Formats: sequence, structure tokens, C-alpha cells
Amino acid sequence: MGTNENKKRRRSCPQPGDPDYKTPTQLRNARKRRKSQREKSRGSDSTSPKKHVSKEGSSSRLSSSQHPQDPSLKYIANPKAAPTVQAAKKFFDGIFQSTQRDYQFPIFVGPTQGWRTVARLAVRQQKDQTLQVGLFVPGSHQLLPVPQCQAHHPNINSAVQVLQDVCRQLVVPAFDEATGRGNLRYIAISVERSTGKQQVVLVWKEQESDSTTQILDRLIAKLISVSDQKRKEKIFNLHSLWVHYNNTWKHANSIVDRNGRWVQRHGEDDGHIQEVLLSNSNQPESQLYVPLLFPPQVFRQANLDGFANIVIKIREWLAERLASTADTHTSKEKKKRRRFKQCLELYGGVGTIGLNLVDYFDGLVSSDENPYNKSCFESSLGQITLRDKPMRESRREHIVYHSKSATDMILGSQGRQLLEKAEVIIVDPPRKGLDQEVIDALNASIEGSQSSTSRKALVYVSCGFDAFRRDYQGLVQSGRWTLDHAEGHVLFPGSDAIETLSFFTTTER
Ligand SMILES: C[S@@+](CC[C@H](N)C(=O)[O-])C[C@H]1O[C@@H](n2cnc3c(N)ncnc32)[C@H](O)[C@@H]1O
Repeated sequence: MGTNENKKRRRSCPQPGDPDYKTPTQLRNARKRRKSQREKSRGSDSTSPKKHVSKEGSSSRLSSSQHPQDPSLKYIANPKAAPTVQAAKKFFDGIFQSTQRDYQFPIFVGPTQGWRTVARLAVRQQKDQTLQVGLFVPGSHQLLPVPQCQAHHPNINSAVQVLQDVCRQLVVPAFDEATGRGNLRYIAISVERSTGKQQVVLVWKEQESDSTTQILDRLIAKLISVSDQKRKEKIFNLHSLWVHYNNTWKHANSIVDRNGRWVQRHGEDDGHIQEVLLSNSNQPESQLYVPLLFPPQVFRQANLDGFANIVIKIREWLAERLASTADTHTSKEKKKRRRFKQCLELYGGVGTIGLNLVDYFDGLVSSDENPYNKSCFESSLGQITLRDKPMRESRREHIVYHSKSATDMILGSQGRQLLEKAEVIIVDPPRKGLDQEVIDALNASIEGSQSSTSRKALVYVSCGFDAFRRDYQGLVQSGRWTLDHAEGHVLFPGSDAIETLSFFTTTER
């Protein structure tokens, strides 16, 4: 190997003092850990009675639908038996028993096949140098192939197959986290439900060599030509093709580098997938039509069908609440209470929840820290129709979006005002739950003049039950909030996870 190449490699490896630098001992230990994990996994494969020959490669592998290590299918025989689902049931049943309410925590489970329309999969080189696409076994960097995964939408499985075949054919170098060499780190695939088309992201590590951009160009050209050929068979029909440059050195748990570039290399317009959550039969009175837009940089629920049921439940709860508030008023005021005055949404994404409730509010302030969301939210807002008519400008101007963290939204006098004005607050935080500042602000004295006629409502959608349990204590122990209703939605049947939907109201004093 030439000296120049050695120099280049040294430059691309972390040097002492760099945050990602590892000492030779640390590197040796990491190698030992990987070796022992590989041996363990070989052991479990060889003793499994379900071992079979897959189409995937030369070696005999288990398909994900049979693999004992596939975390997404561990509880597939009985999704409600997953420990987290059971823990949530015990927790909520206990709350309702302690308040002497005759109520059992309902748990909804949707279809167990083909529900996942978003997948992010790792790409690594196997020992025999074949490139492999798969999931990491939890707690390890051992790759688990997931061909024909039953949780995946069939068009994710077919896209994985095409990508893997093309990459192998072109000898695309998969990223190697031990050496930092190689390029293709991950692939992300999202399926647009109405068309079945695939939005594909290649997560690429740039190396200091021209040839790697040529490899990427060849890969892209080949994928586009396969898409042209296979479009009619509906196996691989590219909606758009993106490259995300993630040049971080070590295997960061995050697939996306916040500072990394995004480049759209193929596809119509702006490469945003369009999804509509509610049908007219879900809400015949409003006939609200909201096209949500999803470029690959924003959060999109992996089980959109299941998530739509959560949005429908929120709509039902709000409708009941409006009706019960109206009952306490004179008939003149009853007329006025067709909508809540103001809603504040934190952790709102592209407006997946908030925009699908706009017919319940005079005004909506939505927010999220991801700067890519705002333009999606605003484009969707411009396309909303109610009973086939565009939303009136006078109503649209009361629906606004802020690219801000939840904490920044609620801090200071402006934050206090927002909380005071809001009759309904919606939070849908990431798995780690609410930021402490948000809990503190929600618990502070936020009874405003606007809400003197009704108690405030807090709608909490949670994808991390442990964090929810902590946040629940924080909210209820303050004496400010009382749980009104809660239910569970198993959005990832087979996994050890539950999405909880909880409705709180400010405690009556
Ligand atoms: C579970 S997603 C929910 C998004 C949206 N409600 C939906 O259903 O698509 C959580 C969102 O919180 C955002 N987020 C994460 N941390 C945040 C923070 N500290 N402040 C504001 N938004 C945050 C993420 O960008 C993501 O869009």
C-alpha cells in the first residue's frame, strides 16, 4: 500500500484527542466482543430446529419471520403478552381501581402482517465479503438478515431484495465500523401507501477518494434503471431516491447525522411522500382532507394505519368533551362551542395529529424541533379541504407552526401565554418522554381567563411506556392533572412495545 494511501487512511481515522478515538486496547476488546457475538449467533443458528436455506446468500440463514433473535417478532403469537404491554395494563388498571372506577385498560392490536411502511436497515460486509442488509440484534452490532419480514409492507421486502442484489452485483463497499472504511451504512425505505412506491435513502459515508463517488453514481443509475424495468411488476417502483451523507466515524446509534447533507437524486417534485390518514367515513360531518407530506428527513409513524386509529380516538374524545362542555351553557353559548378556542401542540412532527384535528379548534399552534417539518406543515395546511372546499383564509391564519424545541416553546412570558390560552394541549414526545421543563410548565399555574369556562385538556401520546410512567407521576402528583381516560395501541405487534394514549384534564378545585 502506498504512503499516500496510508496517510489518507490515518487522516480519516480518529486521532488521539478526537472524541471518537479508541486506544489499541479498546479496539482489541471491541474485536473480541464482536468475535464472541458471532460465535454465539452461529451457535444459536446451528441448534435451531427452524434452520432453513434462504434465497439470501450462500450460507444457510433463518428468515426474520423464523429467527429467534428478531426483536420485532418475539411476541407475534400473542402481541398482548409482551412484557411492556402487560406492565402498561397493570399500571393503568391499578390507577383506575384506586380511583374506584369500573374500567379496564383497553388494548387494541391491528393486523400483524405488512403494517410497517417505514424501515431503516443496516448494511454490513459479512466475513465472506458479501454485502448484507439487515437489522442489528438488540444490544449488539450483529446483523440479522430480514428477508420477507412479515411485519414489513411487501414493497419494503421487495426493495430490500433489489437493493441488496444490485449492491452485490456492483460490489458496493459496505461500511465497516471497525476500520471506518466502506461507504454504504444504512438504507431507509418508506412506502407511500396509496401508490406502493418506495422512497429510498442511501446513507453513505464519503471517503477521500474519487472512486467512491463513481460507485455511488453507478449504484444510483442502476437502481433507477431497475425501477424503470420493474415498475409494471410493482416490485420496485421508486418514488424518489435520496442520499444522506453521514460521515461520522464511529457507529453512532443514530442513523442520521444531524449535520450531514441530504441530496435528492431521483424522483418527482420535492420527493415528499403524501399520506392521508382519515377517510370521510371516519368523520362524515367535517370531511376533513389533510394530505401530510413526508420527505425522508422528518419523523413518520412506522404503522400509519394503526396511528390513524389513535387520531380517530382523539377526535372522538374531543367531540365528547365539546358536547359535555356545551351542555353546561345556555343555548346561545352552546352554538359558540362548536370548537375549542386554542390548541397547543408540542413534538408535533409534520402535523400528523394537529392538522387532523383542525376542525375542532379556532386556532392551532404546532411545533417541533426538527427544522424540516415547518414547510411540510405549511404546504399541508395550504391543501386542507373541508367538505371539498379549501379552508377559509381567515381560519388558516390562526394555524401556525414554530420550529422550536418543546422547552423553547413553553419558556418565558410567551410560553406562559401560549399555555394559558390553550384549552387543549397535545404532546407526542420521542421515547424518552417529556422534557422536565415541559412537565414543570404544565404543572405551573396555567389557568388562564380563556379557560375559565372549562378545564384544560392534555392529550399525551406516548411511544415509551417507562418514560410515560415517570411523566404521569410528575403530572398527577403535582395535583394539577387528573387522568380521565387511557388506552393502549400495539402499533408494532410482535415487539415489546406499546403506544399509550392518555387524556388528562386539569383537576377541579
Ligand atoms: C414520536 S414523534 C411524533 C411526531 C408527530 N406527532 C407524529 O405523529 O408524526 C416525536 C417528535 O418529537 C420531535 N422532538 C424530539 N425531541 C424534541 C424536543 N425536545 N422538542 C421538540 N420536538 C422534539 C421529533 O422531531 C419528532 O418529530
